[in-house]
Amino acid sequence: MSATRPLTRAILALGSNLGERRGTLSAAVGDLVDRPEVRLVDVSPVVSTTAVGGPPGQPDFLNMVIAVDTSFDPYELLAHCQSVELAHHRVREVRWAARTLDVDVISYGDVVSEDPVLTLPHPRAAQRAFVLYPWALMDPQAVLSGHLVSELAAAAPDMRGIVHAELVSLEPEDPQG
Ligand SMILES: Nc1ncnc2c1ncn2[C@@H]1O[C@H](COP(=O)(O)OP(=O)(O)OP(=O)(O)O)[C@@H](O)[C@H]1O
Ligand SMILES: Nc1nc2c(c(=O)[nH]1)N=C(CO)CN2
Repeated sequence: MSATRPLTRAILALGSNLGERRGTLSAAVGDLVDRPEVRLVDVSPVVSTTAVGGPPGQPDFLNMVIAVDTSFDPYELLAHCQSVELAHHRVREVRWAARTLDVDVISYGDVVSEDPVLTLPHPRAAQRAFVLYPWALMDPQAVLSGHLVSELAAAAPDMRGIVHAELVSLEPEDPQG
């Protein structure tokens, strides 16, 4: 009965670079918090980011993070995130290939784990401006593994590929990306 467990603060990162990206992100946030075990605490701005890794020539991503308080344990939270990815037609084929939706668990309280099924904090988050920058906009005091998230963002190699939130067009998107 996970609904009776104490709540733990978790950070989830969302990304989309296929289809109607903005609509996918907002529907996914709704799906992620549409459970009694998950309460939405905070939402970052949406940022446009150059794809990091994967096949060349991918469309840009829209990325954002949310903070939730959850009574799920870490593995239940991962399974929930993966079910939301599946609901948005995510298909895992090529590593880091374009995707309609990616949801990663960035941190779960202060839990540290090397388990490859769920590594906490997320093993690549501290180098990813596409995670760190929207997180720092949402919470300028946020800390990851003892470092200020805003400082990690400034040092991240992909910081140059990020367009500030206000500059992301508010026009409806062409779903071809
Ligand atoms: N913190 C984490 N958040 C999400 N998945 C994780 C985490 N740690 C380990 N994993 C594992 O990574 C596997 C691959 O995840 P996924 O397909 O989302 O990777 P990716 O988004 O392509 O790349 P990356 O892991 O670099 O973000 C998942 O099946 C999951 O078990
Ligand atoms: N800009 C950007 N690049 C990525 C992203 C992402 O969300 N945004 N996700 C990846 C795998 O999780 C790999 N590369």
